[in-house]
Amino acid sequence: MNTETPARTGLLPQVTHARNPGMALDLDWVASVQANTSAIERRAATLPGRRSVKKEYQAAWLLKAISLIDLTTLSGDDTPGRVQRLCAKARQPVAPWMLERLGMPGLTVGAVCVYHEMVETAVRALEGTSIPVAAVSTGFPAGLSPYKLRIAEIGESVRAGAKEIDIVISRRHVLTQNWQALYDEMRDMREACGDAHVKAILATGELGTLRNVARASLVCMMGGADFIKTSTGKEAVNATLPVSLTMIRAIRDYEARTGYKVGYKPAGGIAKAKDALVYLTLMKDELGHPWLQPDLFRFGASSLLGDIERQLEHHLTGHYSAANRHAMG
Ligand SMILES: O=C[C@H](O)COP(=O)(O)O
Repeated sequence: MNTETPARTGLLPQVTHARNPGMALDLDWVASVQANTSAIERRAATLPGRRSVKKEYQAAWLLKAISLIDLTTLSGDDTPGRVQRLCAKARQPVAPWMLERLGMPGLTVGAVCVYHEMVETAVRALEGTSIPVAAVSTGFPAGLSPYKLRIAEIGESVRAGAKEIDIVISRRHVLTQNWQALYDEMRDMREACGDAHVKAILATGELGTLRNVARASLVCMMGGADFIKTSTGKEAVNATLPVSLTMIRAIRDYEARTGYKVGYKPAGGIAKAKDALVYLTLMKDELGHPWLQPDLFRFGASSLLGDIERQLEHHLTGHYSAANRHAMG
């Protein structure tokens, strides 16, 4: 099922997994899904306290984290200039001298993530690289514009050059337990994406319970999602460890039943290098090494890269530069 492809980041041989084709909606399976909230919360609470990565390996793990970032700008005041600067950062995520010292020249982020209107600018700015552009489409972030327009927006983003589409699901389908409607929506959106990979944003902070999160995760995977993603970054609560455990376990169950690996993208509020290391350890522990590759794991983050760069500088020089001390406040 797996095919080796040349390394994109140079970190590890990259493996491209077979895409999830989805399956018929299995309502009995959905109904049987439970989530033991207190057990999940107890386990999640232990994660940040553990020394997730040995000190001598931290730089390597931080480089790995860089290769997994969907470097994001999703602001109402985005301009072509801002997107071009973001793309320059995506091409060269940290200072060249650091990458030379760490033996990783040529390292890039996983993707750049922008609103539809910025896709063409990003595609042009990334020409000559293999960094894909991800577009948030389908009436991001609320997903409440007319259905036809949401589907059409996907097509527009694909035509503009997006290779990945981050769709938002209709939260009301989850809140009313209308799994058929959620499944149909996911199916339609997946079809509209064509060859572009589709990430389903659940907006977990608006789904009420972890059981809803688990069930929505499963239905989106049945509908053919290539990735499930926690949040838009605009909800009051975005990526959390309990939600992540819940979604990761749904991915594990789906793989056990179907043989297909679905990717995971925590997004929103992940801004510290140490948090990124906790997530990577979680992925390795719960799902194993395949989920430490860009085709199965991404961080959706606008400011994580800055903190990773500061920590790498500290690792290499023993101190923070004046500019970085200023940035840390
Ligand atoms: O999908 C990505 C998120 O919108 C980024 O959120 P953030 O700005 O909190 O890192």
